[in-house]
Parts: sequence; structure tokens; C-alpha cells
Amino acid sequence: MKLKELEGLLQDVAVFDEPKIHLEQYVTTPHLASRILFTAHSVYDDIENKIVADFGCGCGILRTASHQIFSDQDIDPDALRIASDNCSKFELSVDFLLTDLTLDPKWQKNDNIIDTIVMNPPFGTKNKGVDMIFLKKAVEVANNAVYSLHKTSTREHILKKAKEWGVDCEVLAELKFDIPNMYKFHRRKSVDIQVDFLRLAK
Ligand SMILES: C[S@@+](CC[C@H](N)C(=O)[O-])C[C@H]1O[C@@H](n2cnc3c(N)ncnc32)[C@H](O)[C@@H]1O
Repeated sequence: MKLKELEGLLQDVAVFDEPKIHLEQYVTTPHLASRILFTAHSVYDDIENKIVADFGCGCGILRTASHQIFSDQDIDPDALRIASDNCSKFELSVDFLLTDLTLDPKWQKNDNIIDTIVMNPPFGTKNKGVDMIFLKKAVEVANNAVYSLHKTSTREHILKKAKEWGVDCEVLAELKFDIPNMYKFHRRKSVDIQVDFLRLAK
């Protein structure tokens, strides 16, 4: 499928009815999701015939873009309901796991099964450090590679941690993540956050 076709298809993915700010529920746009998956597939061959997971899947846009996801995990049952509906709409077969990735050891059952993790974790704005917990777990679980979005301001810290964990971390792109006015405390129409698109691999 061509990049533009994929982006077009993703416009039909249903998003959060009532996004929960404490869980940092921001949707990856079809524009970004299509480019993330396209890069992972066409440049690195990390998607086709691979078992792929999304940690903090939300409504499942990254999984819908890859068509290969085995296990989508999120803390929010409302998000998983929408993700499951999207899954039926796009005729995808996905295992969903309701789990708190910061606490629950259930994620370990996927040990040695998952090849690639593609995720847009919470940035840690509301729950400090959650971004690094997601990243560390993803690096431990994925046999192959982890693709993840993080605030550019955390880049140096992540590069240092990647070294400690014994993985290579490459900044594939600097992106603008557009957060629309979704929550009551938002004063501006939308805010662009500078975000790194990272690939971590052993
Ligand atoms: C920035 S959103 C990304 C959603 C979706 N992956 C996307 O790309 O549109 C982060 C997601 O992580 C989930 N989340 C937040 N804290 C979590 C936790 N402790 N365990 C599991 N999921 C969590 C939220 O419910 C939310 O769906």
C-alpha cells in the first residue's frame, strides 16, 4: 500500500469519545501514524511477517496502520472498546490486554513472542517518569526493535539510558506533534510539541 493510501485509510479510525487527561490520551494523527509505520516497514523491514505490539494502544491507530499487531495493551477499558471496534471495522485480528504497564506484570507473558513494538507512550507530563517505564519495558520485551515517540527535550536522557540498557538508539526524525484543543485547561487552539521519532534495537 502506498503512503498516501495508508494515510487516507487511517482517517476512518475512530478516536477517543472522551479523552482522559490523567492518562495523556492524545491520538497520533493519520499523517504521523502512516509515516511511522511506513518507515518501520520500508526502511527497516520490521513489520511484515513480524509480531508487533502497541503499548498504550489507545484507539489502535498504530496497530491499524501496521495490520500485523498481535497484542495491544492499554490501561483504559473505554479506549480498548474503541480499538476493538476499529479492529472489527478493518477486519484485523488483535489480542487486547487491559493492563497498567507501570505496575502489572501481565505484560511479561508476551516475553520472547513480540518482535517489534510501535508506540506513542504518555510523555510523562501528568505522570512523571511513565514515558521511561514504557520505553524500558518495550526494550526488554521486543526481540527486534522498538519505535517510540518522545519529547525532544528528553533526548539526552534517553540516549544515556539506552547506553545503560545496551541498545542502540537512533533519532529517525524530529516531528511536530500537534495537540488540538481537547481539554478544558487548553487555552490555545492547538499546540505543537517537538517530538523525536526513535528506533531502539539491540
Ligand atoms: C499518547 S496516548 C497514545 C494512544 C495511541 N497509541 C495513539 O498512538 O493514538 C497514550 C496511551 O497510553 C495509555 N496509558 C497511559 N498510562 C498507561 C499505563 N500506565 N498503562 C497502560 N496504558 C497507559 C493511555 O490510556 C493512552 O491510550
